[in-house]
Amino acid sequence: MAISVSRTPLWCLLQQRANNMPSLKELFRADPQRFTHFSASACGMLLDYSKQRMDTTAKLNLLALARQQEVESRRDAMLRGEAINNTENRAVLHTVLRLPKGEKFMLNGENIAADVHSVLAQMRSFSDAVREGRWLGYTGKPIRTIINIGIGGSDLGPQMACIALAPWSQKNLSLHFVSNVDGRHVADSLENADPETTLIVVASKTFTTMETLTNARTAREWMLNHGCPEDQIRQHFVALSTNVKAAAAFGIAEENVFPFWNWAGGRYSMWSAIGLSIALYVGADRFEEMLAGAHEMDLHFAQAPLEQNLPVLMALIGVWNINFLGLQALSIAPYHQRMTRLPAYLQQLEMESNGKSVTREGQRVDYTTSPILFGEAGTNGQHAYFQLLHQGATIIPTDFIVVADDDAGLPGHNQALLANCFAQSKAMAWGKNIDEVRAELGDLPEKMLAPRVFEGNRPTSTLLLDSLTPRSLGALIALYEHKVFVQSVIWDINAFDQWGVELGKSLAQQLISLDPAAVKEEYDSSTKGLLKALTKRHR
Ligand SMILES: O=P(O)(O)OC[C@H]1O[C@](O)(CO)[C@@H](O)[C@@H]1O
Repeated sequence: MAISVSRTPLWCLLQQRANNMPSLKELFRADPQRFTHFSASACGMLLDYSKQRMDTTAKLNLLALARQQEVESRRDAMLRGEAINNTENRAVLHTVLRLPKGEKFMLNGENIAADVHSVLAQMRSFSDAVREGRWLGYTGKPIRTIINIGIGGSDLGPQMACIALAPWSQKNLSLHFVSNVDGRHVADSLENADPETTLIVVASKTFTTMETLTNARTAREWMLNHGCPEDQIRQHFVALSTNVKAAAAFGIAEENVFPFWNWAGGRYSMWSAIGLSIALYVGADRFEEMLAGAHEMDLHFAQAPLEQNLPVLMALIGVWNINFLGLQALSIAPYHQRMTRLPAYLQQLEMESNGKSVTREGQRVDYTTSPILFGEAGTNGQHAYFQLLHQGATIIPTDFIVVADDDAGLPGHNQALLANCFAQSKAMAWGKNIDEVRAELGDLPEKMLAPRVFEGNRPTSTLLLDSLTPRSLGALIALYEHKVFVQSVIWDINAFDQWGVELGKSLAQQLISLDPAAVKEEYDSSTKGLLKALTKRHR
């Protein structure tokens, strides 16, 4: 039985250090150059982690922990294409999806980088045809509406990226994302769409996902009911999948299937054919710029020394907060309106990847793993959940993500946005003590002063991007992907399977009839009671 990382001397040393960690005020007082010592830059972004409650000793020991857990060799194994997804015996090669044209990558005797570029060429030719009005619907009109039907990794990535990159979008194309099996979702999107000019993109790695297939069937019926002849469905439906056979069986013409491969995990797949909606919306050039930005981060991750390696540093900060300071959650606050879906995207990336409780050898972990991640674009979050971040009894670290460039160009807005962002991390770090409150308000009774006190000492990081472009977005997402991987190595878990979603899926299949007559005796009384109550209401 492998020894748990939490039983290693280094882990104990880190715990001792955390127990005696000075406050942020003391840390800044002790090191006037703290910003310089606790910040790093790469790929057009700066990471300021000086407001994390970490000193140099802790940082050095965390780096030693990364080495002890063999982060470098495990990273290299992933990048080499070893089957590190051990429960599915698969390689994990989303990095190959962003290799520049002409580079080779051999897996099982095949140059898979060439396959990647051949699908990219297929995506380019199709997206160009749609964008240039050459791809025609069943009445000969060009496509004007694109509906991406997918869920999880087949929805969140393209959706997040299309919102972020909207300035590059083609203005005569509207784009919708349908994910929920709730019929209201697909109905709302179809209601305003014109079948003659609508393209349905069915995105599903497995092509077996109940939500996606149910929505795709409804969309197909809608198209046929509006007069699209069967043999013209090919002009309105394309599929993005590793399961080309199932897509064809669904009725999607084989030449309309954009394939990808099992070595690209669902939540790591927006760089593959799953990114078709991005290419349709902003163009193949922009999509490829996004891949280039991610590739730049891949090179940084592969080559930079651990002490300056942004994904490694961010992973270690997370491990420090979660495992040693006992701070279990992470709030993501992008100060950029177009990054509004980033928190949802990262929620899947982090929580589906590292929401695990057994090691790669199948032993129950005796430490905490993935953060509970949530967030909202700033400044909206400030007027919602930030109250708890400032004064709640639970301390929640925050990643602030902020962009220097002002592409909106409206007087006063960007200044106010950036000032708010910097003010929040300042308030969280330094707080406001009772003497300061008293100096402001006078000698009021304690019960009036105490609610106005901010304890401070709440850890945050700030990621400052030069600008939000396809390239920088690619780099930012790759940064978080690698961060998640490094954490999984430290926690000794497999970040690339997701067995936790399977049980609910199969139970839903068992209950699908919702028929109380089909209720099995062994069902619990709550499930039986709910089914009966539902039947009464349906009558
Ligand atoms: O692309 P598919 O196969 O439809 O799966 C959708 C999503 O379902 C999951 O398998 C489980 O939620 C995700 O990992 C994936 O992104």
